[in-house]
Amino acid sequence: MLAKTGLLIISNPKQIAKILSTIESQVKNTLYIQLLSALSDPFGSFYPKSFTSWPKYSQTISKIYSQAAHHCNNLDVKVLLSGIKYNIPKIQTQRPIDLIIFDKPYSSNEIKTFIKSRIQNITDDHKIVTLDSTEISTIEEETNDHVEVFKHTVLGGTFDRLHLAHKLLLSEASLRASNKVTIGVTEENMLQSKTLWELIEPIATRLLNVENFLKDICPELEYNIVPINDPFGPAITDPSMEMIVVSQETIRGGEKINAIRQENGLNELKIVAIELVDEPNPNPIEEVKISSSTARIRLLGTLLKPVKPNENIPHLPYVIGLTGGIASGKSGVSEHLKNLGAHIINCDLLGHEIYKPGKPCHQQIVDTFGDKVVSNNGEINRQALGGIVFNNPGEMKKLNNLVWPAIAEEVQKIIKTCTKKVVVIEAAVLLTAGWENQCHEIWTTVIPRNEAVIRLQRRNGLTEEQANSRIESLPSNKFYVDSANVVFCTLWPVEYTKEQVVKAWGLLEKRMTL
Ligand SMILES: CC(=O)SCCNC(=O)CCNC(=O)[C@H](O)C(C)(C)COP(=O)(O)OP(=O)(O)OC[C@H]1O[C@@H](n2cnc3c(N)ncnc32)[C@H](O)[C@@H]1OP(=O)(O)O
Repeated sequence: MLAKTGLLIISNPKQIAKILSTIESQVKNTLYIQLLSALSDPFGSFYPKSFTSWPKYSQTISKIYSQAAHHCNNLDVKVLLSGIKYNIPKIQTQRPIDLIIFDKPYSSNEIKTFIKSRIQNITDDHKIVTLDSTEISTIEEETNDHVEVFKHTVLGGTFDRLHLAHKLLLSEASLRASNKVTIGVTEENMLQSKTLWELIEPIATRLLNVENFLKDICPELEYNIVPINDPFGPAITDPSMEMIVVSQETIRGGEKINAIRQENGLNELKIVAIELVDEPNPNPIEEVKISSSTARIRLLGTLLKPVKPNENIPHLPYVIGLTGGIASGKSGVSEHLKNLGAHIINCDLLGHEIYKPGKPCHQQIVDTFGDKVVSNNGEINRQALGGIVFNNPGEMKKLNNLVWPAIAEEVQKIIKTCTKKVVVIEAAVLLTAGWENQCHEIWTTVIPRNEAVIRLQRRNGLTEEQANSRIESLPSNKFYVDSANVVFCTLWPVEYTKEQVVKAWGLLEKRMTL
């Protein structure tokens, strides 16, 4: 059985790639890594502890995290810093260790003594693995540039779905700080230009994840973790700060902070730039560096919110409510779902059907909106009706009150006679109509607003202004995402939409057989 939490005691960081490549077959959730000197008495003490030598671990830690990116995709990897920086009696971890992995063989006596005297939080039934690493090496020395330590370091970011590159930045700030680290975490107002920003974790979660990580790797430092609503936060006002950690891409942000500090009569911060960590297998729509955007793209099609059983409707057919903003690509997603075996109910088309001449809604619409919405052939002129109702919430409400009950009735008739296992109700305003109580799950499509405007101009012949005001009259992407179990984004070439749908369908089939 896989261990939940492993602790890798590593004396030879040069072997890290080889070691990490085997770890996922042994550990399921969290892997702590404790660097140990490969000196003759490895268990005597952690090495080294003198003040100025901590930073020399910087490159080693960077290498470990970039190897973890290649080999430990599903593990929460944390390189512990306390044992590097301080003369701590025991290795402390927030999670109890149930597997200890040594990268070379030791006698059973040595191991017993080490575990008893050096590991604080360990399960009673922990297991031990020793690897046979033949090469012995010491920690690589850093250039002089990297050996300075500072009383107070600072960094900022969104820290969505804390990944290895975030961990590297946070580790550098902690490794180089002797007293305090300040971390600015962006608030929602700073997120909206980011890819799939609607999927970014709430700020409370991001703050907590940063805090938990830091308290796990180095609880001895003081952390000041604060929300920021501009790119600078306290970095332009706090005189005690001495160094800022940035990524290669955000060096200019660091320089801007220094320019403002200078204007404010404050000391310049030393700017330490961390190399970007490569994404091991990016596809063409993903970034080549490890990034939260890629993490969010990879969430598309997965179950983002647990499914609550719906006791109001029969278990089968399983009903998916597919909804989403205007021009967000619902019909394309429906088409893929149809090819995978779902029965699709397109409520726009049902809506058009129920006010055909002779149907009850036809007369009601004429009575409500007048002859101006009737074409010469007696059909309802949807363009004319749309012109009245879109942008006029009161008129839209009147139309909805007329047609929604009739559409809902048709939907129920179709579901009752459907022989397929999965039915998809495709409806733009499914949630506003309250039809989620007729569904087992809600799936949604999103598209960035500027793309929706382009689509509406191209497809519906609207002006930019008309497109914008149509979008504004409808719920936001965030509203749909917050209500959905599964999210798709149709921004990229169709094969990527299909990929998301195939993923969602595969996971749905698994859920349905549980
Ligand atoms: C609960 C539901 O979601 S049922 C499905 C939505 N239909 C309705 O609510 C019925 C009322 N709507 C209508 O009768 C027609 O849409 C009209 C007359 C307003 C406009 O007709 P048309 O010009 O032919 O446009 P069409 O029906 O294709 O709708 C245009 C877009 O507006 C959306 N839409 C339709 N009705 C509504 C509505 N009540 N509120 C918000 N959006 C709507 C459509 O889903 C479609 O979105 P898409 O571009 O992403 O595919």
